[in-house]
Amino acid sequence: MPDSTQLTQFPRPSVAVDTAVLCPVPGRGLHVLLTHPGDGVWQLPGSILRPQERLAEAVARCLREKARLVDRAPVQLHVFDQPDRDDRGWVISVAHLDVLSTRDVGFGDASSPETEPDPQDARRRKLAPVHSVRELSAEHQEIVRVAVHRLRSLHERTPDPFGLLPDEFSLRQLRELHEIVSGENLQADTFRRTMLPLLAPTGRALTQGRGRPAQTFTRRSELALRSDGEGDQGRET
Ligand SMILES: O=P(O)(O)OC[C@H]1O[C@@H](O)[C@H](O)[C@@H]1O
Repeated sequence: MPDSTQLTQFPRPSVAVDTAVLCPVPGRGLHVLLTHPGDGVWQLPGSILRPQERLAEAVARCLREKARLVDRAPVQLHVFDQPDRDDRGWVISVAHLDVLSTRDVGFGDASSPETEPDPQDARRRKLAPVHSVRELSAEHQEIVRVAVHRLRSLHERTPDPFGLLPDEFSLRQLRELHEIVSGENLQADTFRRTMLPLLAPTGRALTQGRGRPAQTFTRRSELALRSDGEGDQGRET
């Protein structure tokens, strides 16, 4: 029996962080941000913790250095602790989730919203459809799968839980966002019935194309992720 007052007697895992940055791309579905280290393969922005570094600091460092994203505060998603998940040895990964619009990621071109506009950076950063991430390691694919499951379940119960829409939006704008996230068409009446109790009408209207002006709403509920989905890791799918 090892002496538990002497931690050096216990084998030690390395701890890593990884972040699934999900991005609903209009007309093209839900995407995930991948980064490339220069040599090696596409991966989620992640890193082994540096000495004395906290998890949130490591996440912020990776997003800044590998994904060119600043001032983000991703939420913890799940701990991936399969002992053989990294070929190099015992590495536990604390995975995080963030959600951004294409503009916030910095891929703002409407004709090609998932492409990095700077050709130099395009070799280091790209958006990939969440259903086609086979270029990632199996471990990072699993992180994407759990992140997508979490995002979808949040959107079933909460209007725009990550606040991607403007403060005021029409039901149609809201449904279009939820359809990108869910990856399927949502029945308009059912969607309306589910979401209306969670919305506050502004009393104003928005002109959309040539149709009738649409009533606008704001969210009644605040961002739900921190209080929601605890323990729900998408294992049932
Ligand atoms: O890129 P470095 O810091 O070497 O390793 C970090 C990666 O090691 C993996 O287990 C983690 O999933 C993370 O992505």
